[in-house]
Amino acid sequence: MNVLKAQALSKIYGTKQSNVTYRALDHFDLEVEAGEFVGVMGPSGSGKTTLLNLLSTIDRPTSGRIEVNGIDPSLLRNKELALFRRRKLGFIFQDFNLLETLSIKENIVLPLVLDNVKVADIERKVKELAEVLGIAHILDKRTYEVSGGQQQRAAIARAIIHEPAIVLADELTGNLDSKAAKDAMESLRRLNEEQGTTILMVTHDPFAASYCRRIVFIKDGKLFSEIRRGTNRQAFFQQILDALSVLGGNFDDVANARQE
Ligand SMILES: Nc1ncnc2c1ncn2[C@@H]1O[C@H](COP(=O)(O)OP(=O)(O)OP(=O)(O)O)[C@@H](O)[C@H]1O
Repeated sequence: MNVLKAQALSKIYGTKQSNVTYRALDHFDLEVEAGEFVGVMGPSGSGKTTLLNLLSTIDRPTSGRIEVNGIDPSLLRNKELALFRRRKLGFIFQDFNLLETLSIKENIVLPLVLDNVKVADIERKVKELAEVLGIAHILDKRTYEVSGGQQQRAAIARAIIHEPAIVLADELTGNLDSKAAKDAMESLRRLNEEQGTTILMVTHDPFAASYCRRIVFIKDGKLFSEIRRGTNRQAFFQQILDALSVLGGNFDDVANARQE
């Protein structure tokens, strides 16, 4: 089953009046099946953030169509769109985006509280997820009392606690050291494999990308190539480095890639 379908997505920035326009996405197609873990990689300026902004309904395409679980968000009115975003999508950001005034637990349960879910159900879900993510012992702490890696795992819990159709992640390991990045990616792998969470992740980091099961490479706003992981993650890591060197562009991070 298709969870996400993007058809011929184009985004042109600028206005005709100003005569300066830039085609950041050019007839980009992408389909994500339920239970997939997909990475999006590409050189700086290739259109990754633009794609994520369109998929997350923060911005609208100039042309083309998006469907999430068969719903085209462009047809929704403001209030429906806000609900759609809250219920169908989960977000993980580079800088965690946790609320400092709340505890880790209060941050995680926010999507359920907003939806008036019963307290007993909230307690059960947060307990289950915190166990999987290894953050059960820090639930009552404030965000500034825990490490970046723990904050990011709390952010992962918040992104999936309401069981969205798809989780959209943007450079989620960008602010993490190697150990914390590994823990975060292992957590996502478990959630994907054991709970069937569907994930789409934009990343510059070949190590993080090696946890995905499929990677699409984007260049100049177009789909450039696609690779799928076999059984061996280490071999996939090497395949990713090779694909990035073919992709070219100013992908400086290949040389500095986190090592296996
Ligand atoms: N609001 C905007 N107005 C005009 N041009 C824009 C705007 N946002 C992005 N662009 C341009 O669109 C192109 C794609 O940008 P985008 O941010 O999607 O790339 P990216 O692949 O995410 O890059 P990076 O890896 O550096 O974050 C770039 O050339 C960028 O300069």
